[in-house]
Amino acid sequence: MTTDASLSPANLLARLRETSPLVQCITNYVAMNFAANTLLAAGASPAMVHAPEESGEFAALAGALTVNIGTLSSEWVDGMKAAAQSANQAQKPWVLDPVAHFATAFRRDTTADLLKLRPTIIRGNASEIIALAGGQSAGQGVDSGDPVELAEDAACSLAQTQNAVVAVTGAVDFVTDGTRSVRIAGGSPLMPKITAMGCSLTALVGAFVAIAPDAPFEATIAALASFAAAGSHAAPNANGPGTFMMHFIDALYALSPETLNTNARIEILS
Ligand SMILES: Nc1ncnc2c1ncn2[C@@H]1O[C@H](COP(=O)(O)OP(=O)(O)O)[C@@H](O)[C@H]1O
Ligand SMILES: Cc1ncsc1CCOP(=O)(O)O
Ligand SMILES: [Mg+2]
Repeated sequence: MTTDASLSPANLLARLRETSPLVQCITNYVAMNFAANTLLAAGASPAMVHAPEESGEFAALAGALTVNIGTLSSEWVDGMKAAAQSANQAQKPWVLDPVAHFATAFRRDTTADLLKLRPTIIRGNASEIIALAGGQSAGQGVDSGDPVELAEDAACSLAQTQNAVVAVTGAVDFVTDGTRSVRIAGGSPLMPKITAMGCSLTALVGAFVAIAPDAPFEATIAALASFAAAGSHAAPNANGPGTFMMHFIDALYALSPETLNTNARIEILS
């Protein structure tokens, strides 16, 4: 991991709050509201813009783009491709969330096409990352059937073949750029009990990489560490998944760079 203090999670969070980056999110119907509220709570400015008539034009304006394939249709796929192409042309970073990409031919083909457009960062759960690297995963739908440890080698090989940062999330997250890698602990077992937690995290990765486009590895770590800290703070106040959702948004809003600095549980592996 870098020793550049300006790229620490705390400094990146402070910069995010100062600059409130505009983040274009092409995400699924399930996630749209929670992802937008997540970005607002963290201090970024979300815009859910997916129509092919405007997604490319918008991607050139936004600080970063995130693409999530959770609820696909042909029209949305056109919007995703136009946006990713435009982000590349404008040299804006973009993040891919390959939700259940292994489940159907439509998802597999779309994901293969999107990978050709060279995402800066790929964020998925363990089953998604194992399958993306060509392995056999236990996943069936949008939820992971595998532990993160089983996906770490897959993440490293995917990062190298795709020349991208890869984040695998779960009980302890793993982030690699193919050379450097870290684990991030924290959060709460209630997090996978709330739909769109992962999709919203992908949106937040977009916000961090918008303010640090030359440091996608550090930006990804900052986003995951922020989620872990907010999840840890929210859990003691929650009675179950419903109240956790509410407390999680409040905890993300209240998270200070100082608290993130003290609470981040980042293990540098290489
Ligand atoms: N058992 C767990 N304990 C703590 N945090 C978790 C746990 N499972 C998932 N998370 C957190 O929930 C968020 C979403 O991750 P995940 O559930 O893997 O994504 P997805 O919703 O795409 O399957 C991440 O911040 C991750 O660290
Ligand atoms: C339930 C569901 N169905 C299609 S997309 C989606 C949301 C998945 O959200 P996440 O990947 O964050 O759990
Ligand atoms: Mg997911």
